[in-house]
Amino acid sequence: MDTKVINGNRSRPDHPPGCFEVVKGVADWLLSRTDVRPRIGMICGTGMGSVPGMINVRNEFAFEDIPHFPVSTVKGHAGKLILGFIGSVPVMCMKGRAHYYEGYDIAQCVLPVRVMKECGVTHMMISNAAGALNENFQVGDVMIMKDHVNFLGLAGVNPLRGISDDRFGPRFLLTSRIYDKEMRQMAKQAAKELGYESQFHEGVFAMVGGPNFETVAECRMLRMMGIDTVGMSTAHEALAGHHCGIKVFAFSIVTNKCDMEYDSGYHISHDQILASGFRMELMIRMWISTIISLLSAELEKTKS
Ligand SMILES: O=P(O)(O)O[C@H]1O[C@H](CO)[C@@H](O)[C@H]1O
Ligand code: HPA
Repeated sequence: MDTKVINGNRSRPDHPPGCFEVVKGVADWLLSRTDVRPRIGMICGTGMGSVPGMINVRNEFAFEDIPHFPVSTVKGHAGKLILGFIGSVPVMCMKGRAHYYEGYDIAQCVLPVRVMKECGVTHMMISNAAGALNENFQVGDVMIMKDHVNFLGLAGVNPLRGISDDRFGPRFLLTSRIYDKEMRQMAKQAAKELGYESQFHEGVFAMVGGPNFETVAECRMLRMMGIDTVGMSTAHEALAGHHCGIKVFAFSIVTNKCDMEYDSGYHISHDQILASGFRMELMIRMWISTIISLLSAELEKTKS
């Protein structure tokens, strides 16, 4: 059997989706088709479809045309990878994502993050649509993630599972500072400069597997645990990014409240979530471009 030795471990013969050779191959494929050398990676989740509109686009690829890329099957996720500039900052932006509940292996879900790293990305911004558990949050608010509870990861559905390859990062990863403090600070400053402060919070996100929305008992349990928002993405991407040394920033856009009461009659649907996200897009675009202009000074300092 044709096996390959990586760091003393024997890899599976078929090159699994998380393996370095596959990731490097995809990065080389992209870099040979663009002049953009991205520094910021962006993942735009549900309801953030028009946010990439602020990018001065140089190249655009459908996910299905990129080798090994997981293709999104969810409404509102266009499945496009954009390379271009916001101001003078080179960016690589995913318009949509593939989720674990769509049937992918968790390592396949984070392949784009590792590809970003191999393409030169040093800072990442991740968005998700999420339900609010915190009773003080309103639909239309934004929560900057200072931490997460990754229910999938805790149960072993973890992109770091499997053969450990030092070219990505260490076997045992410290995650107590997974969300970059400076980027969170810039995000809060940007919200303040724009006069959005009252709609912005900082808090703890929980990633669940989905695709069902949570039961009342589940919502109550999550809230008792101190969790502020819940969604079906992001934590595994943040983990993969942090693991390979990217500075990670993530936020939830509050698209709905979670149903905490039996027989409340409260209804949550993906279409409502898309509509709530759509209403927030202008605000998010202004906020992100302000964060990026604050970040650009730091990027200049570390230009290669
Ligand atoms: O996390 P994003 O991709 O923003 O999407 C969120 O919105 C969808 C539910 O409407 C789920 O996929 C949930 O994870
Ligand atoms: N639960 C889980 N995922 C979500 C929600 C929610 O209430 N809203 C948007 N994505």
